[in-house]
Amino acid sequence: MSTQIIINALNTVREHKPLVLNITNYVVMNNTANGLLALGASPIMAHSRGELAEMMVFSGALVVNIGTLDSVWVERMLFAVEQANKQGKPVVLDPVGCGASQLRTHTSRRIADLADQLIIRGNASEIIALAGLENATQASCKGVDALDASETAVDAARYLVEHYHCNVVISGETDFIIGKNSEISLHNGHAMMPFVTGMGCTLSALTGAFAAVGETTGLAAAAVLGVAGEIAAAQSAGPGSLQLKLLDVLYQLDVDTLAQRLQLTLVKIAISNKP
Ligand SMILES: Nc1ncnc2c1ncn2[C@@H]1O[C@H](COP(=O)(O)OP(=O)(O)O)[C@@H](O)[C@H]1O
Ligand SMILES: Cc1ncsc1CCOP(=O)(O)O
Ligand SMILES: [Mg+2]
Repeated sequence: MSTQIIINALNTVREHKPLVLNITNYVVMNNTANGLLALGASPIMAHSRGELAEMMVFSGALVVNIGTLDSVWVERMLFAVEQANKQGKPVVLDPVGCGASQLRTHTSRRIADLADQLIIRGNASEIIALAGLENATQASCKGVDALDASETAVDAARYLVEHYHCNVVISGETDFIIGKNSEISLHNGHAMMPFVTGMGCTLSALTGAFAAVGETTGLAAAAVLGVAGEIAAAQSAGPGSLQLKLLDVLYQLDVDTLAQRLQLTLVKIAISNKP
């Protein structure tokens, strides 16, 4: 069932080429735009208050990535989320470095509070920090032993789902897709992927493409990036070639290969107690 949802979503993205509006960080603008194009979607990177309302009318989703935020950008991000709400469009929040500074943690919570239709995609330590769990002392920048998705991270994600009425993707060695009605784990990907900056940001951007065509759990993007990442890593001598090879694999990925390689576990499904 989940595999078919993923395949249908990928076919829909490639057919409809949704426009994804990204307010994102300077480090990853290029790789995330190229990741969206390789997937079959259409990126626009914009952050001027003077055009965000117009852009949101014809964009299918908004991706807000706080990687290189400042006070001016924060206000534009909040304005953009208001426009997405007005247009009934989904918002993907990538809380880069949440927990590493008060500014990032506070801004992530402001955005999460404001968005009507929200998917949060972060690594384990970002998700733990966003939820405010007391042991979230771990800075979530790369190279500071970012936590693997632990039970703590899954507990934090469950809190966020309840608190912000959203879906949450915890990325890492295992990806967890946590929603109100189901919890899924994905075991694809490759250990080389964290050595490419922007891999998580690319996942958030792809999540926006799938959300734009109605797949708003975050599952399809994590599945596609995980499978594409492991295929690309197998053909790469190191992170330099992986960053480029990933684009080729995203572009060429066929649904049969995706279905064959997918390592997905349905951890929990809430049986609705409504008659
Ligand atoms: N240790 C790992 N083993 C396998 N795949 C990984 C590993 N770490 C990350 N990935 C892959 O990279 C993707 C990006 O995740 P991550 O590195 O957690 O994002 P971020 O860059 O925001 O910290 C994951 O969804 C997964 O596919
Ligand atoms: C290194 C860095 N610094 C600010 S944003 C950024 C990129 C982070 O990208 P990702 O979280 O996908 O690794
Ligand atoms: Mg990240």
